[in-house]
Amino acid sequence: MGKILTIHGGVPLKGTVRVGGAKNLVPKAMVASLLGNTPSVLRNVPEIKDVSVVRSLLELHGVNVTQDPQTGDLTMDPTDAKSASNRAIDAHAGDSRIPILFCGPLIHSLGQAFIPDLGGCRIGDRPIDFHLDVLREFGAVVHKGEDGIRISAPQGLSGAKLDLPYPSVGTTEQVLLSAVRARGVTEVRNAAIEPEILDLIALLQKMGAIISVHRDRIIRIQGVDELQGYDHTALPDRNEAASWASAALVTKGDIFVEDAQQRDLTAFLHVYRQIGGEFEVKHNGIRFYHPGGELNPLILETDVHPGFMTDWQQPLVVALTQASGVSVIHETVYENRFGFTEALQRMGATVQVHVDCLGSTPCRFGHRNFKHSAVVMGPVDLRGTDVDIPDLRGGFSHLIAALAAEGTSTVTGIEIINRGYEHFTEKLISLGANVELHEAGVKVGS
Ligand SMILES: CC(=O)N[C@H]1[C@@H](OP(=O)(O)OP(=O)(O)OC[C@H]2O[C@@H](n3ccc(=O)[nH]c3=O)[C@H](O)[C@@H]2O)O[C@H](CO)[C@@H](O)[C@@H]1O
Ligand SMILES: C=C(OP(=O)(O)O)C(=O)O
Repeated sequence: MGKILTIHGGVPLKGTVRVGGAKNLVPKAMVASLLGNTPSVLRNVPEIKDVSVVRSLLELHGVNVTQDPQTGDLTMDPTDAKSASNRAIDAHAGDSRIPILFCGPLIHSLGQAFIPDLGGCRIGDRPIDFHLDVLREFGAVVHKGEDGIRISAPQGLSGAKLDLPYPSVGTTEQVLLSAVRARGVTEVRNAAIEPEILDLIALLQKMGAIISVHRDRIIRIQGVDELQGYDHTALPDRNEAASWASAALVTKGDIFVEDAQQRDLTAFLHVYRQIGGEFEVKHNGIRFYHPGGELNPLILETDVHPGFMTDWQQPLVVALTQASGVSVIHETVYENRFGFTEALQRMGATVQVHVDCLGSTPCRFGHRNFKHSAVVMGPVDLRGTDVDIPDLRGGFSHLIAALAAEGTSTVTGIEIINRGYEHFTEKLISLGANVELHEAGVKVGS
C-alpha cells in the first residue's frame, strides 16, 4: 500500500531548504561514465528515483558503482562493462526516460543496446522519433520489438550532420553521448542549450571529448577513440529551486533556497518579480518571499532555454490563482501539461483550458486537439480536498495548493514526488508545514 500525506493548510512556509544536484543532469552524467576507460566520480548526487534506476542499469551492465556513505558521491568504474539480459533490463520498463540515453555509450562499449519502454511524466505523448532518427544517421540499426528496442551498429557509429526538428533536450543529449566517440565530425543544428546540457558538455570535455558550442544552437563534436573518467560536481537543480520559490509565494511564506543559482533562473526570476514576488540573491542561494499585498496576473509562454522552462509552469499556475485578475499561460513544449488544473478547480481555483495558442508564438500544438493554453482568474480562496498525484510538477502544484488551502487535504501517489524532490516530506516539515505521512495506516512522520 502506498503512503498518504495529510496536509493541514494555511501555514506559510518559512525557513531554509537546500536543493540537490539537478535531476535533469545527474542520471545522464551517470550514463556518460560508460564512455570512459577509467572510473568517474560524480558529486552532489540527489537521492531521487532516476538515480537509483540508472545505478541499477549501470550495475546490470557490469559497471561497479560505489557511494560514499558520508557525501553520497558516486564512483562508477566501467572497466568490466558487459551486456545485460534483456529480461533484467526490462524490469525497469516504465521507470524513467533515461534508458534511451544508454544507446550511444552501450554501442561504443558493447556494440549493441537494448532499451526498455520509457517512463517519465505523462504530460504528452513524448515520442522518441528524433532519438531514433539521429541514431540511424550515426549508422545504427533500430529493431523495435514487443518488449523494447534493440539497437546495433555493425559498422560502429560515424559522425553526422544533423538538424533537429525541435531543440529537444533528450535528443541533443543522445547526439552528444553518441558523437563523442563516433568516427569523424558531428554537427548538430537546432540543439537544446539548457544549463543541464552545458553541464553535460563540461563533464564530457573533462573526459577528453572535443566539443564546441556555437551561436544559433549549433554544436560541433569531433569524435575520439578513447575517453577517460571524470570528476564532476553536478549543477544545482534549478527546477527544484523554482518549485520552492512558487511554494513561498503561494503560501505567503519566506524560503531561502540554498544553492539556487541566479544565472540558471534568469527567466524565472524575471517572471517572479512581474507577479509581485520578491527575491534576494545571496552568495550561497536565493531568498524567495511574498512581500504582502496583491499579486499581479500575467501573460506567460513556456519555451526552450533561455525561455521560461516548462517544468516551472505548473507550480507557478498555483501562484497565479492568487493574483488579482486574469492570467494567460501558453504551454509550447508539451501538448498535455494542464491536466493537473482539474484538481486545482476542485480546490476552488478558476482555470479554463483551451486548444488555441493563447500567446504571441504559434506553437506545434495549435489547431489540434491539445488543451495547451490556460486562463486563470484570481484571487480565490483555495480549500483542501483529496488529490492523487498525477506527475512530478503537477503533484508539487497540488501539494503547495493544499498547503495554502483552508482545511485538510489527503494526498496519495506521493512517491512520484521522489522523482524530482529528495527528502521532500522532511523539507516540508522543516519549513513548518503541518503534515503527517502515513504508511499502511501507520503514522511515520509529522
Ligand atoms: C529527464 C529530463 O531531462 N527531462 C527533461 C527533458 O525531457 P525530454 O528530454 O524528454 O524533453 P525534450 O526536450 O526531448 O521534449 C520536448 C518536446 O519534444 C518532443 N519530442 C522529443 C523527442 C522526440 O524524439 N520527439 C519529440 O516529439 C516532446 O514530445 C516534447 O514535446 O527536457 C524537458 C524540456 O525542457 C523537461 O521538461 C524535462 O524535465
Ligand atoms: C517532465 C519532467 O521530467 P521527466 O522528463 O523525467 O519526466 C520534469 O522534471 O518535470
